[in-house]
Amino acid sequence: MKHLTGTREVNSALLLEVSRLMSKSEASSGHKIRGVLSLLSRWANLHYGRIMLPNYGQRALEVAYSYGLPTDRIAAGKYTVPFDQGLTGFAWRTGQVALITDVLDEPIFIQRIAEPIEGSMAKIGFICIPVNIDGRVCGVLSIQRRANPRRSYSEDVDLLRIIASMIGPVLMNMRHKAQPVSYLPAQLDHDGDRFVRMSESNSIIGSSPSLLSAVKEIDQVKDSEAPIMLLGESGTGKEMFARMAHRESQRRDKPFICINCASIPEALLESELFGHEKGSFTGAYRRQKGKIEQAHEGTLFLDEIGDMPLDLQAKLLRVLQDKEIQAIGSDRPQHVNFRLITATHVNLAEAIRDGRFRLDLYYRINVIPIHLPALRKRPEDIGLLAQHFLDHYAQLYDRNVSFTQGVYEELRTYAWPGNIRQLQNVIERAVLKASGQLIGAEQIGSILQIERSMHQASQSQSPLRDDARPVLSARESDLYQARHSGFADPEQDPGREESAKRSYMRICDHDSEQIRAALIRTSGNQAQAARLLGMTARQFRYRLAKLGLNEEFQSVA
Ligand SMILES: Nc1ncnc2c1ncn2[C@@H]1O[C@H](COP(=O)(O)OP(=O)(O)OP(=O)(O)O)[C@@H](O)[C@H]1O
Repeated sequence: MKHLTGTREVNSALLLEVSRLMSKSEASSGHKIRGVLSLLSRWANLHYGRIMLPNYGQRALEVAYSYGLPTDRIAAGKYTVPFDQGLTGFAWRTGQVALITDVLDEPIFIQRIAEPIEGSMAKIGFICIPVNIDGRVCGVLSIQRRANPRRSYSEDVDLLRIIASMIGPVLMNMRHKAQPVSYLPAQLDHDGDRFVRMSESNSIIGSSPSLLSAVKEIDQVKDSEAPIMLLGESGTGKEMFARMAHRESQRRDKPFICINCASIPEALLESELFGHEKGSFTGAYRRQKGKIEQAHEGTLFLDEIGDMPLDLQAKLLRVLQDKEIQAIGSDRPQHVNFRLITATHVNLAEAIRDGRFRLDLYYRINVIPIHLPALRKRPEDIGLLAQHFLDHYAQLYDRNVSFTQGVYEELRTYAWPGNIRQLQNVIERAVLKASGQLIGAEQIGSILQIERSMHQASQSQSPLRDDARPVLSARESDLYQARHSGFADPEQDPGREESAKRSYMRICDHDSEQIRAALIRTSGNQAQAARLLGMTARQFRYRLAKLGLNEEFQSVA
C-alpha cells in the first residue's frame, strides 16, 4: 500500500481487495465483514468500523461486527444506540447517509460511541451508511475518521456506500443460513405464526407450548403493576424473562435493577438494597443509593428472594406496603415507585413451613406466578437453542462451523440439569474445540460425558451449604463497600469491570470437584476453566481461594 498515495488509487485497490475477500468461499461471514472493516482502517484511515444490527426487543442498534473497538465495552453496551437517537439512529430510521465532521461539535451525536484517534477526540468525523437488503434498511455501517485534507468526506461516503452494498448480501446469507427462531411478545398478535426469524441476541428462543405459555403470561401482564414471581430451576431463563417483562412494559425507558439476594453477604445486603448515608458505618465515605432507590420508576428484580434473611423480608414488606424506603443512617423516608419482579428456585412453601420465609411477604409478591419449564421438559426447544448458540459463538469466535445431523439427537437425550445455561456452555465449548467445519455427534457426546461426570461428582459431594452465601472477612467487606460506593480505584481493582458482567454467583454452584475437573481439562488455565464453568475469571479466583484450592493449583497459569 505504501506506493499508493492518491485517494482514488487507494480506494480502487481497497475495493479490489474487498471483492477478493468477499468471494472467498471458505471464509465465514463474520471473517469477511471484520476483514473489510480492518482494511478500511488500515488502508483508508476509516477507523473503528462497526456494523450495527437491530435488537427489536431493546429497540436499539447493537454492534454485530467491529474493528478496533474494545470488546468489553461492546459487551457492556457502550456503543448501543436506541433506534430514535443519534446519527446512527437517524441513518437507521431514514435510510439516508448521516455525516458529521466534528463529533465534539454536534449536539445530536452520542459522545460515548466515539473513540479517540491517536489519543485525541479533536476533529473526529463520524459517518453512518445504511446497509440494505432487498431495498430495506437492515443495519448501519458506521465509521470514524480524522480531518484529512487529502481525503474528502464525499470520497469516503462514495467508498462506504459501495462497501455497504457488498456487506448487505453477506448479512442476508447469514439470515438464511441461521435457524434461530426467536419470539418477541410484540409479535404476539400477528397471524398464526408466533415466531419471527431474527438475529437479535436478547430474544427468548423456543417453540414449546410451556415456554410459549410463559411468554404469553408475561405479555398479558406487562402493563400491570402487579408483582411477578418467576419460578424455575437455575439456568431456565428467569433473569431473561424478567428483563423481557421490563422491556415490554411502560417502564422500559426507566432503569431495570437486578440484585441476587443469595450471593451478597448478609451483612451487606441491607445496604445494597436500601442504601446508606455518609458516615452511617465504617467505610461509608459517601451517601450510596440502594438498589430499591435506583429502581425508582423502573423495575426491581430480586433474584433468589427465597434466600433473603428474615429481618430484611420484614423491611421489604414495609417498603411494598408504604412505598417508602429509609436508607441506613437516614431518618428521612423516601418515596419509591417500582415494579417488583422476584425469582426463586427454592420451594417457598417449604421455606414458609420451616419459618425461613414470611407468609405475608409471600402473598404480597406472589401475585402473578410464572413457571419456567426445565429444559428436559421441553426437548423440542433444544435444537433451536443449540442452533442459536452455535450461530452466536461461531460469530463471536469467527469460526465457520455447523452441526451434523446426529448432534441434535445427542443433545436431546441429555437431561440438562443446568438447563439453558449449561447448553450454552456446551455449545460454546464445542465451537472452541472444533477442528474443522463440522461439529459431530461424537464431539458433543464426549463433552456431555464430561458434563455427566461433573454433575455426578457434584451430586455425591456434600453441597457447600455453609458457603452458599459468601462470608467476607473485615477487609473484604471494606473493599466491597468501597467498590460499591464507587470509591475503589479501577487500577487497583482490575476485577471491577469484570464483576459487573455477572454480579454474583453462589459458591455452591461449582464445588471443588467441578473446579478441579475444569482445571485439569484446561491444563490449569484458569481463564479457560472459568469460561467452562460460566464464571468470570474473578469469580473463579474467588472460588478457588474460598475452596482452599489455591495451593493445589498454585503453579498453573
Ligand atoms: N429461552 C431462551 N432463549 C435463549 N437464551 C436463553 C433462554 N433462556 C435462557 N437463556 C440463556 O441462558 C442463560 C441463563 O439464563 P438466566 O440467567 O436468565 O437463567 P436464570 O434462571 O436466571 O438462572 P439462575 O437462577 O442461575 O440465575 C443466559 O445466558 C440466557 O441468555
